[in-house]
Parts: sequence; C-alpha cells; structure tokens
Amino acid sequence: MSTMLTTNPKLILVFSGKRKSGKDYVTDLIHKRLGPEVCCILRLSAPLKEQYARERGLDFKELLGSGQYKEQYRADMIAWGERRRKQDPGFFCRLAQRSATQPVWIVSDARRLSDLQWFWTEYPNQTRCIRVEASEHTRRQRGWEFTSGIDDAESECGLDQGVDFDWIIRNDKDAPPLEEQLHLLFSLAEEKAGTETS
Ligand SMILES: Nc1ncnc2c1ncn2[C@@H]1O[C@H](COP(=O)(O)OP(=O)(O)O)[C@@H](O)[C@H]1O
Ligand SMILES: C[C@@](O)(CCOP(=O)(O)OP(=O)(O)O)CC(=O)O
Repeated sequence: MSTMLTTNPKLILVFSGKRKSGKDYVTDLIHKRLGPEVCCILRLSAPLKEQYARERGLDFKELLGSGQYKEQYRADMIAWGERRRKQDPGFFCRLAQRSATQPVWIVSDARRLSDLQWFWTEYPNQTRCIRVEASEHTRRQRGWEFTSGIDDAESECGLDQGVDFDWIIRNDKDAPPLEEQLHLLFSLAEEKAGTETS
C-alpha cells in the first residue's frame, strides 16, 4: 500500500535507544522547547499498538503508557509488527507520518534499520538520526529488567551496529546536562523551522 507523502518537513529527528534509555523523556523535552507549532512527535509504535489493541480488544491508551500493561504484550506485539514489516517495511512509518504538518518531526522510537532506511529514502536531506544511551544500571533504576527474547532480539538490538548516528545523547546522571547536549540540535531545528532568535 503506498501512501502519498502529505507534507514536506524541513527536519526529521529520528530517535532510537534501548528500553528505559529515555527516548520519550528526551523527545518530550525537545517538543516542549520547540513547541507544538514547530514540531510534532511521531511514534512508530502508535499505529502498531492501535491496530494490535483493536484486533485483540485491548486498551490502546494503556499500551501507549510506560507501565507493566504493555510489557505483558510486548513480545506478541513485536511478532505481530514484524509480520507486517515483512510484507511492507515502511508500513508503520507511513502511518505515523500521515497527519504530520509541522516543519520539524521527532520520531521517538525507531528500532530497526528498515525504519531509518525508510526516512533516509523518502527524506534524504531532512533526516538526522540520534541515539539515546543510558547504562544498564541507570535503566534498571528506571524499572528495566533484562527479558530474554526481547532485549536480545531485533526490537532492542536492531540498531546496535552499522549506524553512523548524527548525535549520541548520553542520558545518565554523570552525563553533561541534556540541555547542553541538545544545544546544537535545538539550533539546527530552529534554523530549519525559521524560528531562530538571533
Ligand atoms: N534524564 C532523566 N531525568 C529524570 N528522569 C528520567 C530521565 N530520563 C528518563 N527518565 C525517566 O525514566 C523512565 C524511562 O524513560 P523513558 O523516556 O520512558 O524511556 P524509553 O522511552 O526509552 O523507554 C521514565 O519514567 C522517565 O521519566
Ligand atoms: C512492539 C513495539 O512497537 C513496542 C514498543 O513499545 P514502546 O515504544 O512503548 O517501547 P519503549 O518505549 O522502548 O519501552 C516494539 C517493536 O519491536 O515494534
């Protein structure tokens, strides 16, 4: 199924990172700083969870949350999503961007090379890839526990090698403040959106 690309963004920031590394925390911070007129957050997992919840009569909002509810279904959602991606690697990317109209898009949850390749192919000049990193100690403090079949599978490891990220954001207590690490990214976004203040 091919979806017409509905708008032409100036900048697409594609984030990835392990569970509890802080993808949502960092992208929410950027969204608050740039504002909803300038940027929107696209979650590739949102259309997946919406369809999965509909098919199984589950609570979509709970699946979008960060609690234990989604963890119960994560393995099955991964398998369900991978079956869809096998037929059409860009399926969730197209659905996630269909109503985006702002000049800056923040994709908060890329997990596979096919996710990055879709954006690089459709928007080669606008796409930048950012990796959010946190130590396992930090992630455990945030509620992460290693789960075999998930944390050693493509959903969590698909971008561990072979990607030359444009930025790496270290999201640990001993890392430089996020505002400092994100400074150049904020400047780029404001320049591309034409909102930079001199
Ligand atoms: N720099 C930070 N300072 C304080 N809390 C953080 C920070 N980064 C992440 N968190 C918290 O850790 C938890 C996991 O972060 P989240 O962004 O949901 O991770 P991910 O989306 O990568 O799974 C959330 O409760 C979030 O509020
Ligand atoms: C089936 C998934 O889309 C579920 C992703 O759920 P979240 O995006 O909520 O995950 P984290 O925020 O990293 O904990 C993963 C996939 O492989 O597509």
